[in-house]
Amino acid sequence: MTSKKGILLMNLGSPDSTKVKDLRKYLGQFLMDERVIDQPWLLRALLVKGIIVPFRAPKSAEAYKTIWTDKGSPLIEITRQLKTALEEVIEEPVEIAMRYGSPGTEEGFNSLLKRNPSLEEVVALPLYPHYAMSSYETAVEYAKEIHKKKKYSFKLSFVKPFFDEPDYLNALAENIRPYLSEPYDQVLFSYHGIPERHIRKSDVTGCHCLQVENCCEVPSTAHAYCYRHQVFTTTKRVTEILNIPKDKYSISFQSRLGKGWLTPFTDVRLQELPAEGIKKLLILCPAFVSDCLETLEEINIRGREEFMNAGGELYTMIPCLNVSPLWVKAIAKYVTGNRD
Ligand SMILES: C=CC1=C(C)c2cc3[nH]c(cc4nc(cc5[nH]c(cc1n2)c(C)c5CCC(=O)O)C(CCC(=O)O)=C4C)c(C)c3C=C
Ligand SMILES: [Fe+2]
Ligand SMILES: [Fe+2]
Repeated sequence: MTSKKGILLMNLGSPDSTKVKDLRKYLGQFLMDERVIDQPWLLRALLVKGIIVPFRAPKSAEAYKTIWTDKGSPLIEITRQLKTALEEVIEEPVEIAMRYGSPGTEEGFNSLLKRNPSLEEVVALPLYPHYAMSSYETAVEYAKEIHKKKKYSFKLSFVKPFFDEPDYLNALAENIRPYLSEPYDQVLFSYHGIPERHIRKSDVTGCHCLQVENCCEVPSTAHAYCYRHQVFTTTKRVTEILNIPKDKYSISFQSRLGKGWLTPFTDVRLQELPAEGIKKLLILCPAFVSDCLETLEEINIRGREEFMNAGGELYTMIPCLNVSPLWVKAIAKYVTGNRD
């Protein structure tokens, strides 16, 4: 019997190719999102179309060229592989949708409808472990907007950020474990940065995040939407599972674009660590579940150069979860609601 339910795996998206014109289109769509650059429309348009895109597109095109494969963008190809792996363990049809670029959100819904015109329910999984207005929130709100605009009759629901879910944490821990058997001085958890302003904006109490001392450690309802609290929690839980002592790991934030972003910055820390005696480094990027430009180029190529040029001796990047069997099993639980 055909399932009345469909699963949509949502990810960020990539440019269609490494041509500068495709980078302009992709960056334009991405950065004009009011949840990514949260400035009034006119200022945002001036900034994005007048300054950021013209300068960034050629540089980003060069960066994408270093990671592009014969199947295109690693992020999209890994999301496709995840769909295939998930379909092997669940009965429901699975499709993918990107927030920017293609296949888009509407295309994702239509692909599910094509496979089953009497579809009654779609469960969407934004592939972000942590809540941020520029990642999880924009994916969810945009999908709701399309659902309403197209008057789809199926019910739409979303899997919540899974930063503290045991199956996700366990999959992440097991992905890291083999790397701990070789000598290392420190494990660096490098998370995608966001502006501190976004943390304050997402604070539902209006008076907790980055206002109370040690805000992320002090219990608050704000934590349900606090990216900083959630990345701290993921790190704490995973290091507990793996028995990594406090002096053997640290956190930093990568990929900043502008001023006032979460600190410490990954690129700065990579240049400082060797002088602090950290010469053998393990680095991972748990804000991403699929390897992408920000892991393969920024961390594995540029980050490596920064660390080694500063006197580092060994730099090992731990890949994202990608299609690891424990991760596929965890997703299967989240989208079907079957918990054991
Ligand atoms: C204001 C700018 C940005 C915010 C805020 C931001 C948050 C954010 N992004 C991701 C995940 C990814 N970002 C990726 C690339 C990327 N991110 C930005 C800017 C912001 N991101 C830019 C301009 C780019 C494009 C590349 C570049 O020019 O450097 C990617 C990789 C996409 C790929 O094709 O591989 C991912 C994934 C999260 C999770 C997040 C908030 C937590
Ligand atoms: Fe980003
Ligand atoms: Fe917080």
